[in-house]
Amino acid sequence: MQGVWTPDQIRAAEQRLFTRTPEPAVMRRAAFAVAVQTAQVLTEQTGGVAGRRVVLLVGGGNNGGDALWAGAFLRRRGAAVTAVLLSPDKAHPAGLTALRRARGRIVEATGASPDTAGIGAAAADAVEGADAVVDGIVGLAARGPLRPVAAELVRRVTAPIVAVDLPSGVDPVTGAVEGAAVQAEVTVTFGGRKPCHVLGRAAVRSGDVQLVDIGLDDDLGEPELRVLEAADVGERWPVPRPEDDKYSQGVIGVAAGSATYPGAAVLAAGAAVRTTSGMVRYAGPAADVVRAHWPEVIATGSITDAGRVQAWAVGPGIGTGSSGRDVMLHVLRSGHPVCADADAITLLAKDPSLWDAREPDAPLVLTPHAGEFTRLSGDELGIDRVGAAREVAARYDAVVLLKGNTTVIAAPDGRVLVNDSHHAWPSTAGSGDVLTGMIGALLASGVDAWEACGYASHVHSRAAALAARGTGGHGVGAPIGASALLAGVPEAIRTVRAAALA
Ligand SMILES: NC(=O)C1=CN([C@@H]2O[C@H](COP(=O)(O)OP(=O)(O)OC[C@H]3O[C@@H](n4cnc5c(N)ncnc54)[C@H](O)[C@@H]3O)[C@@H](O)[C@H]2O)[C@@H](O)CC1
Ligand SMILES: Nc1ncnc2c1ncn2[C@@H]1O[C@H](COP(=O)(O)OP(=O)(O)O)[C@@H](O)[C@H]1O
Ligand SMILES: [K+]
Repeated sequence: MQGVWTPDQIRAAEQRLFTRTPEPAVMRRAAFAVAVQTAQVLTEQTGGVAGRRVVLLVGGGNNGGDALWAGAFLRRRGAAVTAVLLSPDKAHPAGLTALRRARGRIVEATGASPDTAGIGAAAADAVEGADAVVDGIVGLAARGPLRPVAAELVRRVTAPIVAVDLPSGVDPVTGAVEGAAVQAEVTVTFGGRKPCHVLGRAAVRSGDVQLVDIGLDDDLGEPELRVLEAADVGERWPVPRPEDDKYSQGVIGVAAGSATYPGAAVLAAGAAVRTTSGMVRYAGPAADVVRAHWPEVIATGSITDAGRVQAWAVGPGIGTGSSGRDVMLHVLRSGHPVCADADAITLLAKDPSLWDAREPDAPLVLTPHAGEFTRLSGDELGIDRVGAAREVAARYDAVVLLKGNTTVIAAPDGRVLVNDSHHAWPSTAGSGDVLTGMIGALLASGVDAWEACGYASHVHSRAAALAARGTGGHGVGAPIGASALLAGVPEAIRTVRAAALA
């Protein structure tokens, strides 16, 4: 599991670190890592470091200081280094001295012979001719998009960019990208990942995130967000043990679909079949269709005949009328863990009396997309998706899984898991029905509700990527439907289990 800390948490931890290790030493350690990473990018791109042209984009804070020190290290390896100063009066003095001593070149962004965009001739030539660029424009103190001169310089870069701490122009806390921002090849960050490395469009702008240890670990405290790695998921994914039988692995009940929408039932029940080896029961008007697709599912027409289960997955395609309401009453009164999706969420939002049917100790998972989330919360979803999910989770005492390109999973006690899929292949009709069946099956097998959402979400996006990629190799993909995603689930589970065993 990876931790993610806010800039405030990182700064507080740094202050404690500086009582043991002087700040300049910490900065040099950070800058050395930036230099190593830049050298690697140069070698990959051009076959070497000596004689290659590196440009440092240097803002007025310590982020620029890191870039200047990194430039001094790169000079020692024979690179030709030019620092372009965006705020010459505020550029980090010790960093400037180090680069000057190393015989690096220093120019001002808006220096002599400016062009029509106000960029000095020397800065323009350097940026346009660079083999690699180090982005030290702004770091933890970033607010808002790149200012115009920085934006113009970044626009002219064609070389790969190594971002110091974070890609300049993104919001470090929310991950929002509201204007010009750097697109990094690699981001070298220090002490701990920040929210922008894992949230929304900023995660994409960060490129490959390399975390450098600067000795903060013991000072960081509880992370703001957590990200599951493949091995975390594989380690906990339920598989049958020698002593197991079909009941001991958990019986899941699926209440989904209708005569009009039988597909939701087929997808949710199928996802449950592919998630665990436990038993899957289905109850609802699509029983015949479900049976035809999944002979292993015990299907009945009515929820009152469903038989015993250990958890319910409810909602996709059940409708928001009285029969849907009856289904909700039944599952909420059962006292078993419930994963409520789609129409189940709409029903809960529009009929508060349904909450009274809930057994207080039974875990409840809500899996809204943005529209369903708005119905639940009563407010439009803004940029701060983490804060919003946390608030609704606490309000309803439920685990809230907020869907999207970055999935945010908030527990009622404030813990948050983030799953950034790094692609958008799951964005297809019916893929949410698959997720619901997966979460329900994990709940039935006894996995904690917050963790179940994290594991299911991770495997769900992995399954989509595997299905979309086909045999074409990494990055090549073709659009998929939810059935193909569902077919990718077993292979996705195999890959996370392999990571856990490695
Ligand atoms: N605290 C430390 O000593 C350490 C800090 N480190 C580096 O220091 C950075 C933080 O340094 P600072 O606190 O000096 O702040 P920054 O370097 O992040 O910000 C510098 C200045 O940029 C301005 N600014 C904010 N948004 C801007 C925008 N959109 N466009 C242009 N300018 C903008 C801010 O007003 C601020 O004064 C970290 O990101 C990291 O790179 C590392 O060297 C590790 C040790
Ligand atoms: N742009 C995207 N990138 C990655 N995943 C996405 C994207 N859009 C949606 N998803 C995921 O796809 C699923 C869609 O679920 P949902 O909106 O309920 O669709 P449906 O009701 O059609 O099944 C969710 O798991 C969601 O997180
Ligand atoms: K930066």
